[in-house]
Amino acid sequence: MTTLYSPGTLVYLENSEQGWLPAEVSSCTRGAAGALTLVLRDENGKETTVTGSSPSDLPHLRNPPLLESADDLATLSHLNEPSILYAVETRYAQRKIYTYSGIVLLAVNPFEPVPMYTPEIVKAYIGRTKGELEPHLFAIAEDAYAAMALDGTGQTIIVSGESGAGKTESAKLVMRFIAAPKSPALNSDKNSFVDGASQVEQQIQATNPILEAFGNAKTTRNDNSSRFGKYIQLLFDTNRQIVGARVRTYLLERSRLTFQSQTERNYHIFYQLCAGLPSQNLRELGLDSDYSAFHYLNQGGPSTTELSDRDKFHATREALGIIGIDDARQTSIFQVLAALLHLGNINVTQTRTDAIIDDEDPSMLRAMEFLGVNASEFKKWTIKKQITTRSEKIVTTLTAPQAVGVRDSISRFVYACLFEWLVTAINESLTGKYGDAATRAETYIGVLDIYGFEHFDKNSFEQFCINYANERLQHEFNTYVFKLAQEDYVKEKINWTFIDFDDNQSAIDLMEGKLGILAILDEESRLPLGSDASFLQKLNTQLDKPANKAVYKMPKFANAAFTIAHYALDVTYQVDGFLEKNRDTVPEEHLALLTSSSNPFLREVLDTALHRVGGEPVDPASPNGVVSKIPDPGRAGLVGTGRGTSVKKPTLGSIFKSSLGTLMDMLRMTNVHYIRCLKPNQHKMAWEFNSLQVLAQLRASGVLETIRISTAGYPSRWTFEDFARRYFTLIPWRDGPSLIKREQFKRLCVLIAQRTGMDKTKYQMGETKIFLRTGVLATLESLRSAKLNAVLFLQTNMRRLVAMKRYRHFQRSVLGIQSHWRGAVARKAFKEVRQKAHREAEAAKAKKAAEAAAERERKRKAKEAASVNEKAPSEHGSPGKTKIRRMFSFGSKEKSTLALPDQPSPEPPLIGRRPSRLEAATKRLSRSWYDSDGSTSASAARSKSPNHLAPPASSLPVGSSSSNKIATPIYEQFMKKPAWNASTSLLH
Ligand SMILES: Nc1ncnc2c1ncn2[C@@H]1O[C@H](COP(=O)(O)OP(=O)(O)OP(=O)(O)O)[C@@H](O)[C@H]1O
Repeated sequence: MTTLYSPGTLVYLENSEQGWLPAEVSSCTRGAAGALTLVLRDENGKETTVTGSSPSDLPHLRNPPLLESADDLATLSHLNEPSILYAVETRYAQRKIYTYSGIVLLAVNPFEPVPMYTPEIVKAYIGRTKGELEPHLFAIAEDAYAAMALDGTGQTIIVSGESGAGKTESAKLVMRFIAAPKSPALNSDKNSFVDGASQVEQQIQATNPILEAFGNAKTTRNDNSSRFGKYIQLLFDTNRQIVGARVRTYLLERSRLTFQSQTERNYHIFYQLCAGLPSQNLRELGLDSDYSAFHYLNQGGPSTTELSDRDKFHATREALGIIGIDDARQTSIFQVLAALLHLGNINVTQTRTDAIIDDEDPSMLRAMEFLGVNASEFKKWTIKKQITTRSEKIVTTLTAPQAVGVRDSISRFVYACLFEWLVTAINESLTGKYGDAATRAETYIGVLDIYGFEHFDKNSFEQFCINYANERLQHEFNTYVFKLAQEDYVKEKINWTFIDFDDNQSAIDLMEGKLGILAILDEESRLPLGSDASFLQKLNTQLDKPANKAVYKMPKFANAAFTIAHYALDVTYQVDGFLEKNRDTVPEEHLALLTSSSNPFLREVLDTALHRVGGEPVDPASPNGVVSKIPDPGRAGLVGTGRGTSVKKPTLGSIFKSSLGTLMDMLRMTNVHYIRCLKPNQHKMAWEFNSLQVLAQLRASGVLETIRISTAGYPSRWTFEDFARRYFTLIPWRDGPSLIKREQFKRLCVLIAQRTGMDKTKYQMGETKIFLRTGVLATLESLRSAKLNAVLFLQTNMRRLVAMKRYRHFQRSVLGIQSHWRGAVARKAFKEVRQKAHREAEAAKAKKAAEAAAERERKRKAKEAASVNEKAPSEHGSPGKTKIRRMFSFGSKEKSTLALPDQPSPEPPLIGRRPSRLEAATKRLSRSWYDSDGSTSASAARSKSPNHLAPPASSLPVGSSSSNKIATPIYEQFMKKPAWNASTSLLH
């Protein structure tokens, strides 16, 4: 353990504000009893001392930097809470909102539009396997599609998370991706996702505004919060072509219809109706654009914006039209909605003991007119109650609050029925009236958008149901993850003792068991005198036993409450209102009134919701007598399916339990894919990450629980090839590359394990993979980076040495060439000057001689003339004259010889002559340069490089002042020329 915490080791320190802080071990000492004392320094330089003898007492280890922001948390070597949190946070800071955690995709809400769903990105993910590209919703959707296309197995994508985490947005994106035709063979317009929505996609999209208008509301946590769970099944035929879809909904929050807290609102549709309906229609329905006159709307906060309600109303109407609900039907829907608003305004007063409603109460009259129900009968059964005993029927009066309770329960019931009817209408549009698509469908991909685990200051029946659903989903998840892990061990034939993981079965048993909370609640709800207090008393008597010690607790400081230890955390539920909410069914007398209404639309709504045709019950699984191969994810009725109205009414809890059971059965038949949405802060601020809040969600979403399961086995598993290629550097050089070349990866893995001294209990060799226990990978990574650092150090210095040597050699050569060239140029210039001077001197000398000869001639002629004059008769035949003439002609010959100047001797031709020393040196240098560069043809290299030699002599100034200055072009070329290819590693 000391080695794990050696100085310099990176760890995490627990911090009350940020959850965890990165820190470094600055010293580690072992005490006498074996306990370690660590001094840790955090990022702010603050030192903390920690002492402990077991790993659980000591700080969590940090992963090596390479793994710290890994896109799959399952690859982290140290799988612990802070590592997971740190990885998610780091990636979010890098604007990467998606991260894999094994089979789960974590999606952190960006709270602003991100360019991650563009047509290019959609195209990129089509046909790619998970892990090929960055983590993304589309990768999960494509994975599900590929698995379904392969063997026709049904697929389910479960999208969960707390309110406002982004479930609905994610589910919509996933469905859009799946609804797009993928295979060109199936659809010639393979880009239809990108270029425009397909018809089925349009229909599916049309369901969103409808379900959102009737099932979503503004809450403190989300302005558009879905108040129900939904499962949308996209149906495919044998060609894997989408033929339709089916929607199932779960547990609509009914209480919202009659009560909202000040910061929240009722369902959007009521505000849309008041804002969007023309004033004439509003008058006809007794409504007003100022909805504050209605009790069901004025308890909550203001609308987000009037304009958006009006706009959305038009979108809702348009969508209703797309799914086949014409204007007349739409008017009927609005009439029922108006009736509910008027119901809420019925004035119930109180005499000393009894409730009173005025016969002429305008709200009651209007509501009954729209509902087609007799007003006096309605009034009677709102302020009175009939109890049927074995022998007689007793009618008693109700108090005003009780009468208001009855009034509100009728409103909630009618609204829930209307919602159910809408879902049926949507399904008819998506599958065809007679369930055409459902019969043709061979397989499916379902998307479950379900509320995440909830834990508030005050938790009631709704939270109990939601957390019960999450407990069951978590159980399925654990089983699936664990099963997958174990299947891999079996497939790879490693030694593995199957362990029974301590899962959440006991919490589930506590909630749904024969003598569990739901059973006791139902029993109490059916008793005429049952109350919340008696329910709690029974709970404590029956459940507060040693067998349930771990999951059921009686809180010390709350009287009317009980605590359940959920897999995520302990939640205390206030029993106040449990019975009323669980019963939430209308009195039988009211049910009879409603089902015999004179309003045919209302009768149809109720028949649909109660799964009856013309008052007779039908099988909810195949309401049209249609039998589909596709399993139905739950279609439980709102009330029983018995004959007439005298049926035993199931409670809300039992309805929920039964639909959840059907859903779980279906999930077990499918391949499940998980998307866990995380809300990074409560203020809906873009890119703000609150570590503590995310940590709580990671715990609640079961991500950390999965990690606990994983760490029980071999969380890291690598194929032999991947492992060998990454870690072969840890063994002597002679073995690694040769075994890789021969593809003996398994042998290489064994060698790596032996030579690095891996503890034999910490790894196992499978058939194709090596399985590693938690922490092993981190050790290998640190060994690898130490070795790589040493190699890099050597490489750096070697490269430096070689580069320096070559540079100096080159510098010397360049200087030599330059000085030689300068000398040659100077000599040539000097020679020319000298030759010119010589020629001038010769010319002057010749000129002087010619002048002298001319003078002599002149003088001779003068002399001759003088002597002729003296001896005129003897001019011819005189022997003296002949001699003189001969002498003269000799003199002219001499003169012509002297007049020819000296010619400079021409340079010998270069070809065929031996090169000078200078030329030879230049040639040598250039050859050495290109040879050292690795070029095989010096001449080719020369022709490529215009500056391979010093500039021509003519361009060099004679006597250049810097004789030791390297000619710039060559120097630059040298400097530009990479002496070594930087990417070339000595390792490879
Ligand atoms: N991928 C995303 N990109 C941009 N914004 C998003 C994304 N996902 C969610 N959001 C934002 O977060 C808000 C809440 O998302 P959404 O309604 O999907 O939450 P939810 O988990 O379904 O909540 P609830 O359970 O209350 O219905 C959206 O209105 C949207 O503004």
